[in-house]
Amino acid sequence: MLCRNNYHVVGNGRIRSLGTAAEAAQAMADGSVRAVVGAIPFDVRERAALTAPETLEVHDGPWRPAPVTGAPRIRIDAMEPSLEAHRRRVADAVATLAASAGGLQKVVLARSVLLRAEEPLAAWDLASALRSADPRGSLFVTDLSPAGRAAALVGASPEVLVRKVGTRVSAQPLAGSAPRSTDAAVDRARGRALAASAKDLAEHRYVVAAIADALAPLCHRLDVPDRPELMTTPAMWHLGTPISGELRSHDLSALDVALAVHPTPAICGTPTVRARDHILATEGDRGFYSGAVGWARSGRDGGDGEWMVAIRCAEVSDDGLTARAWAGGGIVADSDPDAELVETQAKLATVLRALGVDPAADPTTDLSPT
Ligand SMILES: C=C(O[C@H]1C=CC=C(C(=O)O)[C@@H]1O)C(=O)O
Repeated sequence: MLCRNNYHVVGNGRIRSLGTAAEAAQAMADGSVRAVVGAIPFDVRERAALTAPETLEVHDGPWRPAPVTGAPRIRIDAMEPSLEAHRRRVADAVATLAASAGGLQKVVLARSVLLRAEEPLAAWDLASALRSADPRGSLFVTDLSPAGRAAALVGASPEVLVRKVGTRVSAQPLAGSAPRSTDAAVDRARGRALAASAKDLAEHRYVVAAIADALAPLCHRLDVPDRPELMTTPAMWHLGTPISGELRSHDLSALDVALAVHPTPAICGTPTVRARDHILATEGDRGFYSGAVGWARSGRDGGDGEWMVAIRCAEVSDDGLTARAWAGGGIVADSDPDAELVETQAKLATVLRALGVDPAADPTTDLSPT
């Protein structure tokens, strides 16, 4: 299920699973499947959790679940890596970037928290809690069993990787962040500081440039504003740039376009392959965090669809007893490792608060922004 503030899409049943994102795109191009739903991993060479659904229902308006009652008690079991290890990884990346060694200009490093529930947590209940926390936000819930994982991915991502309606394509890349504050004056000041931050504007430009470069050959018109807008979620301020264009071809699906831009420097880095290799060497396999979740019809059926970047999300095990949530941040040569830790803590709050976990109830230290 993918829910935006004006519509939601539900894929039901499974005609077949598609092994990788490339196989899914090929199956739609050759007409053997008419639509796909599910998740693309961060590393597209890995198994995807994509299926050809029996039915694809597109509903007007957002998903409106019944409020959850009796949510299980959940606690943070482990941080992977530890806060100190993440800080070291960021500091090492800053040193590499500052020396321009290997040509790396930006890399997005992430950490995760392992959560344990006293009673089983239902993935759909987490989605419902995320909905209550931010009734206008986007949401996704997707089964990861097609990739061999006994789990579902649930998230409230604010970032649109690509949306395609007819030949019109759009994206809303985000990069550059500041935690929200409960104090209105402090909150506004943080937004203003973010909009003026040379470091965050530079971090953002890498993403916009990469998406514009990937979309330009596919489009006969592409509008790329030359400065980002400020946008908010309940937990974060972000810099975002609304990009839109008109595709040359009628045959592309939203999955083709998603694969042309993924992984963007919002979740990987610049240049892409060097940043991806740095992430894999530092963090190991990220699975579906920082992949994409969405749906697409085949080009023959118009190719419409939409893919959200899989951030602000958690993988909930099928037994409901464990979940893993992630948060990352873009690192450039003048990033501050302490500020990066605070940023990941603030990003994790989206999922942790929905689960009733106090993000400040961190077993090692209190990084909570005020
Ligand atoms: C990688 C994440 O956020 C991305 C989206 C918005 C802002 C970001 C940043 O400022 O680094 C990241 O690019 C995450 O939430 O895990």
